[in-house]
Amino acid sequence: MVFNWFRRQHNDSSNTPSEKTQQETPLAKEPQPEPAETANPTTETAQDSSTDLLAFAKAAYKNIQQKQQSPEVATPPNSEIASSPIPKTEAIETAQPPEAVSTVAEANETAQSPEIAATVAETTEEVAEITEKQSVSTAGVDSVTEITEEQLVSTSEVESVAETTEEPVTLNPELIVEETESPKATPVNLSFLERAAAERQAKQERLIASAIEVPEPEVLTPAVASTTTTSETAEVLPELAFDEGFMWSTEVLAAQGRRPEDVSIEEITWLKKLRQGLDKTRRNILNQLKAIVGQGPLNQAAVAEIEAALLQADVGVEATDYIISELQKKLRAEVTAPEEAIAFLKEILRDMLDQPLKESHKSSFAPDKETLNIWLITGVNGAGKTTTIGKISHLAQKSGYKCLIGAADTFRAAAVEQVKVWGTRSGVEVISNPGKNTDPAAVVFDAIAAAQARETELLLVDTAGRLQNKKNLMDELSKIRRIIDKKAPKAKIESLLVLDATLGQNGLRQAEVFSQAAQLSGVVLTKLDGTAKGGVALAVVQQLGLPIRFIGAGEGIEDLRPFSSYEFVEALLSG
Ligand SMILES: Nc1nc2c(ncn2[C@@H]2O[C@H](COP(=O)(O)OP(=O)(O)OP(=O)(O)O)[C@@H](O)[C@H]2O)c(=O)[nH]1
Repeated sequence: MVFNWFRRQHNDSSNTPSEKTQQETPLAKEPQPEPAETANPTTETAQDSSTDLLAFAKAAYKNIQQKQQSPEVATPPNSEIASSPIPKTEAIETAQPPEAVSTVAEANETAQSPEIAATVAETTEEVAEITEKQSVSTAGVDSVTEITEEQLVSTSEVESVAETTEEPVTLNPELIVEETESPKATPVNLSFLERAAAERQAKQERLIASAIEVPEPEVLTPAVASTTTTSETAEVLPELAFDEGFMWSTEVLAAQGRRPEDVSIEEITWLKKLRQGLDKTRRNILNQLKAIVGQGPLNQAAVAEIEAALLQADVGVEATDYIISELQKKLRAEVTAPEEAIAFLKEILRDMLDQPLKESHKSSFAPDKETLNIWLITGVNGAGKTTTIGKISHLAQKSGYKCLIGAADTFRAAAVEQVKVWGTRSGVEVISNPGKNTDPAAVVFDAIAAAQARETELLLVDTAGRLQNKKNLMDELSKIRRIIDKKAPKAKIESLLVLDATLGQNGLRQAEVFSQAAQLSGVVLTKLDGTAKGGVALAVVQQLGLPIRFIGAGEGIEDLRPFSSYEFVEALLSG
């Protein structure tokens, strides 16, 4: 069964560990004893809990070890395969697997069909404009990309095309599809290295047998492809170590009701990275908080110190005021042990982070299966949009969703190339337009047509972060949004704003502008690794009223996960 990475923390319908989930697990107690603090437990309960935790961690560790040693998931002992460039011949073949050939044709039909174009054109001026542009561009002989039958090797579809025509197969130049290698069946009794070598050999033989010398179609072999590894070869298993970070990560997973056998190395690695990323923020807040809370009822001086700590972590004024007032309700009257006070603070923060979800009555952010989900990814230049798209497409691919990327950041030529690299890495097709100064709405139109033709479940749309001026940018986003609404009225649409956490409060101002143009439904917070402004997550939720959907804590393909308030708060406040 495929592991759904979008729901990885949801053993029930809640976004955070529900009481029910917590009751189901013997380790699910809040507050969880901190690993460091349980080293010398003084009570029986603490001892039991610590023993349980150790047993859980050991079982999880053993399980991961076994998985890593099994031949199916064994990785190459050296990086030869991972770092070897994809031969160009391979890139041609992988760009046109049998399915892609037929679906491209279908998509072209859909995009070019006069009937459909006419029907859609009636609905909106923009659509009419796009359809017109498509036909003008199609007439442009220079831009027509030809793919001869010889290049479409080893596909039954191609053989049937060859039977019916001697003419080259012509693709719609407006609709360019990048497809990466899909896994092929190989003998199971071979090692990973042997299988990879055998696959390469077989491909080369097929190519040699059927190839004649033809100019390489530019569209199918982006320059980057030759230096990019495939998702199959690039995946190197992270190192497994039974260290303090492992213990902490398994504790967090156990508290969410996970079983040892469900714990994967990717999750452990992610949690360790998240905690490490929030190190600076945590040190700032936690040390001060621990020194203050638990000393007795909060007095004026203590309140001021907590406020200062939260503001320095970029929690923002509004969110800080709220946290202080909630803390005071409990701590004003009582003398509370530091652990209990921190546990109470964790609860306040979790509630704040989950508030937008409660209001929207949405319990999960996973894309629906067998439905077209369109996620519009917006944000200013350099916030991490393209990287986020690459990472989400990787998650989607791993979780068994049919995914597609629309490269609608046509303002910056390099952006299209960049998104293609990510498409190659994650094994997801990219719909782009090779022309200069092309209309991004036209790319979105084509991408939706392609998605509908091939029953895509998740279409990720990259957008420009900068135009000549703010008004142009917002007009463009509004237009894209209108096209999506009209061309895919039944699709489940999410509009996500990518925010760079290192900008802290400054990033929030951008959000208001984007919110009007793109009807934002959530935020992706990137670059949480290494910033002391991790508290901005609370400001995002409090000030914008938007839920955080994903968080990024690194530049790698695995360094983004659906947001979990529980994990975030644990990483923020566990010392
Ligand atoms: N450290 C770190 N770097 C990140 C993260 N996400 C993205 N980046 C880096 O931020 C830089 C900008 O990312 P892009 O994805 O190109 O940003 P963009 O918003 O698409 O930018 P434009 O295409 O110029 O609009 C790149 O160097 C990324 O590697 C993250 O979570 N952590």
